[in-house]
Amino acid sequence: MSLIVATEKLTKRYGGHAVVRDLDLRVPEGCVYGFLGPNGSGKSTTLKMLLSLIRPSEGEVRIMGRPMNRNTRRELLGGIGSLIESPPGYAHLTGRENMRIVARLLALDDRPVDLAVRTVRLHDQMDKRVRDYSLGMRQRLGIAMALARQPRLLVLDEPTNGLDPAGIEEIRGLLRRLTDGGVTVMVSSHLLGEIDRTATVLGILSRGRMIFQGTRHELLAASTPDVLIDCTDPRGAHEVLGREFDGALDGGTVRLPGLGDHATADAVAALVGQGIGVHGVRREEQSLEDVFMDLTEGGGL
Ligand SMILES: Nc1ncnc2c1ncn2[C@@H]1O[C@H](COP(=O)(O)OP(=O)(O)OP(=O)(O)O)[C@@H](O)[C@H]1O
Repeated sequence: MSLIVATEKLTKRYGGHAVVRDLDLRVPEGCVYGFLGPNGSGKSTTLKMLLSLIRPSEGEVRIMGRPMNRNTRRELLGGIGSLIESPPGYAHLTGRENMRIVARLLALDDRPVDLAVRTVRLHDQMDKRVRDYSLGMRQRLGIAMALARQPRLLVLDEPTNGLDPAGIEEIRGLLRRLTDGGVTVMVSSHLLGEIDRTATVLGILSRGRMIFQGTRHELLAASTPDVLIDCTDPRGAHEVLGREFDGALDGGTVRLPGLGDHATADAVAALVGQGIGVHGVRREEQSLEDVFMDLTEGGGL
């Protein structure tokens, strides 16, 4: 698997305080990489370091296997399109005029510019002034600007922020079309639900540290759902399991958090040993959202 972005111990400090710490990002080529974390967890700071907009305090960024440094920066950045702050573009100009400015700045032909506009499905809206665009259309124009140079990697910082459900769905579809066309997309969000179905790989940041990186399937597998025990005497069971297993009474069942298979068997044995009949032992169903909330201690939503 080739990595389009890899970082080694990437760190950024402001005034002695690390806002990004020892980050080892691994972004496989061809994926949609969902870069998730609560507000203030360090996503934008990381993306800015990848794009050389700010300098890392420590660590290294490698793009397409090559270290980013003074000698390689220009060439490597030529293969990356990005949308970092709020959507770019001159509001008093039309979409077409804005794209023409980008084409001139980058000395691009008409073809890639047309293709970029079609990819974001704005080709029917190009003669409108950007101030009359919806927020979603402005975001998409920003993405078209980033795509015009035909990048291998597209970096988008919170592209769904502030969009209505239709706008969010439009961006999701766009991300899928892009990866079908061979572009790797790295997209940040503080809301798992906005990108989880689109992202094939997830990186979750909390307080500047990567707390999970892998596929959605791996994320679900990494979590330990609560064990729920149904028994003949829930109160008695709570007394037996309360201290040692951190059990809590939840209606008529006893809930045991963070328990592995062996500990679960021990808990059941303890109940049976005390003469309490156990008639049901289940694991709670967990959604990706629950796992994300657990990992980020509820800070994500
Ligand atoms: N130039 C700066 N000087 C000092 N602190 C900064 C600077 N830029 C960012 N920070 C701090 O770094 C932390 C991470 O900010 P960052 O913008 O990277 O987070 P984020 O995950 O992108 O969140 P958000 O979605 O809110 O932008 C925050 O506490 C922020 O206040």
